[in-house]
Amino acid sequence: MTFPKNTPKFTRNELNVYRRPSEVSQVTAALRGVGRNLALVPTMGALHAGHRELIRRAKRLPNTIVAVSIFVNPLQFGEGEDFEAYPRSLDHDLETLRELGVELVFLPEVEDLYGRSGVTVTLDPGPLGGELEGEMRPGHFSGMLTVVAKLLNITRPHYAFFGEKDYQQLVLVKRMVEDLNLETRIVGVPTVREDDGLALSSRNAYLSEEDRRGAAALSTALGMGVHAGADGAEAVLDAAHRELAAHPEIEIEYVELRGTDLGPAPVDGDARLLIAAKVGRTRLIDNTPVPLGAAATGGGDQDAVGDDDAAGDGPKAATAGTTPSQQGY
Ligand SMILES: Nc1ncnc2c1ncn2[C@@H]1O[C@H](COP(=O)(O)OP(=O)(O)OP(=O)(O)O)[C@@H](O)[C@H]1O
Ligand SMILES: CC(C)(CO)[C@@H](O)C(=O)[O-]
Ligand code: BAL
Repeated sequence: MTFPKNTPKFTRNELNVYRRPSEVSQVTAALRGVGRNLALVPTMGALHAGHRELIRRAKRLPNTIVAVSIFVNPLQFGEGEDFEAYPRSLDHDLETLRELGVELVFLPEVEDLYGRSGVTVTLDPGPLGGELEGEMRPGHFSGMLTVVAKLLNITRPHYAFFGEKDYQQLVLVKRMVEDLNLETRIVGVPTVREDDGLALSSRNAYLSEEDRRGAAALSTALGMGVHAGADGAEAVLDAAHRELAAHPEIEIEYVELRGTDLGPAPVDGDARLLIAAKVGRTRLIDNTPVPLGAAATGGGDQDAVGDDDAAGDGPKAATAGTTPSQQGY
C-alpha cells in the first residue's frame, strides 16, 4: 500500500519534521490509511527524562508511529507568567528524538496554530478547571485543552501520552476526550524523578543551586503523606505540612488531598495528594497516589490514573519495571 498522491514526504526510520498543520494532517492520515497506529506525545520541548519515558512507552505499542509535538502554547500562559522565558532547546530536542527513534515531529509556529488574529473559540474546562492549578493560573486549562484538542484533531492519533506529573492536566484531558467523544485513548505515565525525589520538569532549569536542594522537600512531603495514609486524610495533610514547614524557603500555594478523579477524597481507598509551591522564584508542582485507611495496609492501586493500559505491555506493565526513583516512594 502506498500514500495518496501529493502526500508530503515521509521517510521511514528517520525523523520527519513538519511545521504546517495541513502537512502533518496529510501524513498522519496517510499513515493511518496504510494501517499504522499513531501515538502522539504532546510537549513544550526542553526535553528531559520525563518526556523520554513518555516516548519510550509510546514506542512499545506494536505497529505504531510515534509523533511528538513541540509547541510552547501562549494560550495556556497567564499574564506575568513565564511564556517568554520558558526554556527552549530545539537542536537538543531534535537530537533526543532522533536518538529515541521518533519518526515524526510537529513543530508549529504560533501563527500556524492560531492564525494571524488568534483564536476566538476556546474550550471550557468546567468546574475542575477553576480549582487547584486552575485557581492559581486562571485560563490555563482552557488554553491547554484548546491546544490539545487542536493537536488531536490535526494528527488524529490512536493514543496520546501524558505525564502524571501534571495530574490535573491528565484528568482534564481524559474528561475532554470522554465528554467530546474524541477517539484517542489517553495514557497516563508515572512521574520520573531525580534520585532525591524531585520530579523532573523543564522549569527545574530555573532553580538556583540552593533552591534545587530545597526543592526535593516537595517529594519528601508527598512521601511523608503517603506513609501517614493508614491514619486517614487529616494525618496525610498534617504529615505533608510538617515536612514543608521545616523549609521556610518554600512558599506553599496548596497542599490538597483529593480523589483520583480530583473530586473529594474518599475516607478509605485511593486518593491523590497534590502540592504546588514556590521554591525561591520558581513555581513547582508535584503529586502522588495515596492509599487511605484500610487501602493503605491492604495495598491500594499505586497507579490510579495510569489504569488506561494502551496495550498488553502498556504503562501498567512498564510501571512494575520502573526504578525506585521513577516510582517515587
Ligand atoms: N517528570 C515527569 N515524568 C513524567 N512525565 C512528565 C514529567 N515532566 C513532564 N512530563 C510530561 O511531559 C509532557 C510534556 O510536558 P512539558 O513539555 O510541559 O514538560 P514539563 O517538564 O512538564 O514542563 P513544565 O516545567 O512546564 O512543568 C506532559 O504530559 C507532562 O506531564
Ligand atoms: C500538554 C501540553 C503540551 C499542551 O500545551 C502542555 O500542557 C504540557 O507540556 O504539559
Ligand atoms: N507542563 C504543564 C504545562 C504548563 O505548565 O503550562
